[in-house]
Amino acid sequence: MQVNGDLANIKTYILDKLKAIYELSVPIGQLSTKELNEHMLEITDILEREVAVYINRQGRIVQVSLGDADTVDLPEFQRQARSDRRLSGIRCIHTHPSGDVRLSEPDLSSLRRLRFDCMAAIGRHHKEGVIGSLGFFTGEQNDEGVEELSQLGPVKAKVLDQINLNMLVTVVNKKLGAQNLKNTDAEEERAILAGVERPGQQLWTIEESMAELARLADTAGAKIVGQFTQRKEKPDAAFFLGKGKVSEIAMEIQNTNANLLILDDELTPSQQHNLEQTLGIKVIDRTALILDIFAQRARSREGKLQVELAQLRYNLPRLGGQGLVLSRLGGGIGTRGPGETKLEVDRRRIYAKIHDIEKQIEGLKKSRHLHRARRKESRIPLVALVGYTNAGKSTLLNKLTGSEVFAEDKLFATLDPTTRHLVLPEKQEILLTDTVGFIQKLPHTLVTAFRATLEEVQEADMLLHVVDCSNVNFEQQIAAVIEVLKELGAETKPTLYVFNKADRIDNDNLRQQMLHDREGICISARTGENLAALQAKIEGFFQENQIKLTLLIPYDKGGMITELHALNAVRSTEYVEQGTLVEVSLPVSEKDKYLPYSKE
Ligand SMILES: Nc1nc2c(ncn2[C@@H]2O[C@H](COP(=O)(O)OP(=O)(O)OP(=O)(O)O)[C@@H](O)[C@H]2O)c(=O)[nH]1
Ligand SMILES: [Mg+2]
Repeated sequence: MQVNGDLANIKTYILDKLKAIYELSVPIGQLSTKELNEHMLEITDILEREVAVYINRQGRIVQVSLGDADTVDLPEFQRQARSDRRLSGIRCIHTHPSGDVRLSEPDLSSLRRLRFDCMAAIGRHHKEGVIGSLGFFTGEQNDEGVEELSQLGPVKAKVLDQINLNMLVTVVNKKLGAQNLKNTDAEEERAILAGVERPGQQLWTIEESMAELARLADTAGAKIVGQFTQRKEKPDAAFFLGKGKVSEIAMEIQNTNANLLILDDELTPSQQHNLEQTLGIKVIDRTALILDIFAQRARSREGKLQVELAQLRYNLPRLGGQGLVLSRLGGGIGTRGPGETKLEVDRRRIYAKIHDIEKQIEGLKKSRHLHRARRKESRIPLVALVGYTNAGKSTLLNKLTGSEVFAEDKLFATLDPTTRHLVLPEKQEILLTDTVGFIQKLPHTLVTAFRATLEEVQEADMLLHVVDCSNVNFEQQIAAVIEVLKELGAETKPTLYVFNKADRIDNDNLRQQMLHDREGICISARTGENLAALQAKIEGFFQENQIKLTLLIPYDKGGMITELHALNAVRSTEYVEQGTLVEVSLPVSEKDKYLPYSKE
């Protein structure tokens, strides 16, 4: 029989003593025996180290180990399904060399984690002799859903051996069994958040990024029960986090009953798999979390298709030999598709579905192109609201156009672009379009997926970059938005910065600072402050942003000359052999139609 733990430098005669423990047994229903206790304590006295034994309900000793009770890993002891809350059928008795037999935090944590029938610590007391204390599940949960533990002792070890263990186990299991029925299905998602700070690598402090992750998790409907961060030059290849941090989290999972771990950065499929295997709970990353929120929020047919496609592509490399751990662990965040159904987890069916969705998106694209051609025809310039999520884009659109686009104090309130027609005070007409908010670490897969939706941004004649200036990170948010604009090839578009939520700041200096060398304005979409000035600025832009062209219009396109006059665009006219040569000054929004005739 094998003895577990760190056995380096252990003398053979002590090793033999440890092995001899396997010869002992305990009467059914009794915690321990005097003989077993003495045997363990004798070794502890010599080595000043913990000795732990694990006993099954038949009273057979299934494992002996030297060292922390916490580090035990019992091979015989099959880990139960997460949903099975009953006791494991194994109990642990271990020694405390100090003689202080109260159960420590790690003791209680492994009691929870391994769902022992009970856990006892024993030691020697100078007067009382061998004493011990006992911890066990009561079978009840507190209001937070955390299972309660009860402790008995310290008392003489003899007293502990009088407890009827069979009775205890039966009663507790009965209560736990009743809860099993209650808990299945509607199980709430209790999340622990974790992130790694890479010194000198990030624009955002780890606290800021974690706070945002918490908001995302909250938006997705998870309850946050713990948070861990760590400084690390580069993420661990196997676990993303360091081993020590993983153990700390394992302990916290037991203490808080968490069933979900969310990492603030994108995990590789193998890191995700390893963490799930080690911790026994579902593990997702920021990308999966954002995808999940998108899945819940997409409304248009195209939006839904785009999200589902991104989710399927994200999940594909994460399907291990035995299938996604996610799928084994049931539903919730990361498994919800945009439709009624759960996300597909069968590899072959995923391929088929991806193919199918790509075809559908292609079809929708065609009809959108038609739509866009018609819009160009109308010659009304397109202005796109872009900005960080929750900056107030939808609120501004509503305020300016008197519409009621969904706006909410949640991240990613808007997913589908909405376009409204607006006539500005000086009669300039524009189309104003609201778009999905951006976020730092916006996964590349998502930018690609939403490229179609974001075509509105690429097509726009002007961008209104809405900034929540009451957010302390607004500069970083601006930088994050510019990053995404770059990916879309839209960073050089004429942009007006709209510093929104000015009602929340009354410091004039700050207002000046914000604007510094940016073309911008401070407004409040909520109170309406400066909205008239904003409209004037937009209008001014279209009046200013005229483009000068020399056109050669063939004589059979005479109608165009009439149109150009109607636009008040003609600056000079000359008749040459191939047609009319006109110098025009056109609003930028008009140029597309005439570019084919440009001489340049
Ligand atoms: N105090 C204040 N709050 C505002 C202002 N404008 C918007 N908000 C609030 O900010 C929150 C987010 O507003 P939304 O309009 O949904 O923001 P959004 O940019 O469309 O967000 P996403 O669609 O999630 O990208 C809401 O709770 C608004 O009421 C403002 O000028 N002042
Ligand atoms: Mg919005």
